[in-house]
Amino acid sequence: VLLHLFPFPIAGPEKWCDNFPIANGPRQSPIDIVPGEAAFDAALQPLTLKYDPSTSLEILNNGHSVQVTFADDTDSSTLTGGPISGTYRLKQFHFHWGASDDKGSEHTVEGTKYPAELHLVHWNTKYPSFAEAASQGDGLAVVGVFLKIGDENPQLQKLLGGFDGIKNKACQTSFPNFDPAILLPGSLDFWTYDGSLTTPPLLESVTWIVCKETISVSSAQMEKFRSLLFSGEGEAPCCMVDNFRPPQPLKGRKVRASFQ
Ligand SMILES: OSc1ccc(O)cc1O
Ligand SMILES: [Zn+2]
Repeated sequence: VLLHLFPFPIAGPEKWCDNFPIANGPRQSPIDIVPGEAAFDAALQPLTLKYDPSTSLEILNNGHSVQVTFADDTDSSTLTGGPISGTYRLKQFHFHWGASDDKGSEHTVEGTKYPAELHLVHWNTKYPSFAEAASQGDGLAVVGVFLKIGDENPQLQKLLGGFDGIKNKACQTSFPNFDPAILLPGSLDFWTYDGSLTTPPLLESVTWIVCKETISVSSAQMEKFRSLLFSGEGEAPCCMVDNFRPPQPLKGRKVRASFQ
């Protein structure tokens, strides 16, 4: 009962292997991306992201991030091209961020940490559902976008406006007509490698597509992310910050680049 009253953040990444041994698996994420070691692959197609704003459903505080979920019963919002074959449907996007501007991203670039990272999660329509796809090696494709401190990002403002009312864990509100394409950088040049979910169950089913170009976020906008809580209503408030997993061993994997 006491633990309930003083909810310490759930066990951190160092403990995940106790319940999820795949945490020490051969294709874990995130990783440190070293551009000089990424091989340009001319066979990589351009990324094609076709998003229909009418598929956005709601914004949710799920206790470890803020997430916007999408209707995925049709091919209205899809990812094709890039390193993948076939069609992947957008299921949700969420973020990872730090307690201060010097950390927060999951992937790093030659050790550089960004204050936040956006993940757009898509599942392979060769499988009947997201849940089924999440257990397959080619089941998911996640587009990662780094947020870099700079000018206020007006596109992000619309999303941050949705944070009111979902301060606590398990809160959600309807969030219609949001076009995630407004969060994408101008260039869709990317690095790609085979990896995993970065939160338990850490399934090794993700083709990662990490954009080279960042989008901007102001320090004030970062404070809005940090105003969310891990804790539920009526619990001792626990700021939602540092919800990122650190880089994991590459274990012989090759990172490819879509650009020279
Ligand atoms: O953090 S990456 C990630 C990808 C897919 C998902 O369903 C959950 C995740 O946390
Ligand atoms: Zn994520």
